Amino acid sequence: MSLLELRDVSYRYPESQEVSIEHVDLTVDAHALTVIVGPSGVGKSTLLNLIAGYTTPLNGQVLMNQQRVQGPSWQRGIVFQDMALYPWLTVAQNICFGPKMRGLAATTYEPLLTELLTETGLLAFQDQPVYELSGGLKQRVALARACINQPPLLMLDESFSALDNYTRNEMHQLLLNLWRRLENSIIAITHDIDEAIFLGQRILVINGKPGTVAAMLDNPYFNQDVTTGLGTDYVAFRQKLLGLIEQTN
Ligand SMILES: Nc1ncnc2c1ncn2[C@@H]1O[C@H](COP(=O)(O)OP(=O)(O)OP(=O)(O)O)[C@@H](O)[C@H]1O
Repeated sequence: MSLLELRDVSYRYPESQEVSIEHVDLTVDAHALTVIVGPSGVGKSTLLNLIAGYTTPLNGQVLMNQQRVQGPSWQRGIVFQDMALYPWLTVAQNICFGPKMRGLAATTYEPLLTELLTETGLLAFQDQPVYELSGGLKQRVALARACINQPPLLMLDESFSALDNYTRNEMHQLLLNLWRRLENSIIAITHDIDEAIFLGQRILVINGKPGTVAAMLDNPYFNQDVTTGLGTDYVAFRQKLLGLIEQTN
């Protein structure tokens, strides 16, 4: 059974004359990793906002577990590029903010907090205010903060794009570890084609004006180390993906 389903979804911003996305169909299974790619301005973030429930489709339906999405919920967490952390709060306070606001007893989330602090390498920083941390460590806090809610669907909007290559690779591994540990589904937007090929079991290409689904590719190179050289088939797959992103329609 699918976790998330978008049926013929269109959206236009209230203050805009133009439709931003139209006729978008998408199905996401439980424990699946989907990456969204596409040129700037085709509506990738708009799509995540619709799935998150921050906005409502102009036409079509967004369904989670067969229920229509009607507003934001902890079940659909988003990690943004700018992270939106609380700089003066400590690492642990930032991570626990969501469950605390939901009125959950500390005993229900503290075991996971310890696990997440360990998994993300943040244990030694847990009492430090977030403003003192590097960009890479802040991104770890943002990821742990989203994961402590154990959302069945976790979304990342260009979350790693500001990081250097080394830190980004570390975040890829961390994300995959958390995905396996929490057994949730992830949808990640990226502009980086190599990140898309490493992280996406399936890669959704959005293109056009208004943006719509140009392709959904099964990715045979998911979670594979490309530095070992994956041969001509890999190069052809990468070229095909680049072509789909660059095409204008
Ligand atoms: N608040 C808004 N009001 C009006 N139009 C908007 C608003 N936000 C986005 N848009 C428009 O909707 C379209 C899709 O924007 P969106 O940010 O979803 O694209 P994107 O693919 O995520 O772009 P990028 O890769 O640059 O982040 C664009 O044409 C954009 O100008």
